[in-house]
Amino acid sequence: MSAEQSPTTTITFVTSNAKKLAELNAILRDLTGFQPPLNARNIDLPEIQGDPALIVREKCRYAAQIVQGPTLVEDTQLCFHAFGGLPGPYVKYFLQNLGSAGLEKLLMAWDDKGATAQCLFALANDSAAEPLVFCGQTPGRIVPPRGERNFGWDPIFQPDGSERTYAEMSEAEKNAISHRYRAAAALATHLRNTWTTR
Ligand SMILES: O=P(O)(O)OP(=O)(O)OP(=O)(O)OC[C@H]1O[C@@H](n2cnc3c(O)ncnc32)[C@H](O)[C@@H]1O
Ligand SMILES: [Mg+2]
Repeated sequence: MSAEQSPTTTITFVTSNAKKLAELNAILRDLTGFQPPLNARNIDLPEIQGDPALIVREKCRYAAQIVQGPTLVEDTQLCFHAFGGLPGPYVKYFLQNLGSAGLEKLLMAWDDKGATAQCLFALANDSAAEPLVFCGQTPGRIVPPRGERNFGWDPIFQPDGSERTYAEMSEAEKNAISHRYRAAAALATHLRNTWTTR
């Protein structure tokens, strides 16, 4: 890459989740062809209740006050169609208390096992700016746990069109179709002016 093409804007990605960071770095490397200039900060940010876009925007405003510069945050939801979208943004607390096997059992009495995996990034240049939101969704269904890869609810989420759960896929396979990939692709399109993309 020539000096002209080098990305200059460093963005601080604030997350308490090392697996999110690893996936985002890999996805952005694939999308842009270079090591993304992401500076990671491990902070567990407060999360308000409500609409996912509102949650991620408020997370971003809070993070930007700490970072005092270009700030990126992410919030992920797992939405059961039979439950009107719940647990949605609250999936972390369901997972902590029930595990992914217990989460799958919640749907036992329901015929509709459909679910949507959703990822929202929020980006702001500083704490005064209105955060921009980038969304990605992957439709699928909830199945009894299968697979070795150990990331959250990956063992119980089987994307539509696949015979395998996220946890049975290689990192590259998941990153080619995931909710996070789709949201990161929208983010990378926006960053094209500051980060040269292929
Ligand atoms: O600090 P932040 O970025 O908020 O990280 P977090 O782990 O608290 O993440 P969320 O608030 O977005 O909660 C989402 C929950 O879903 C899990 N999760 C996130 N992305 C996932 C993915 O791609 N596959 C499986 N589980 C995922 C994650 O471990 C959490 O339990
Ligand atoms: Mg969180």
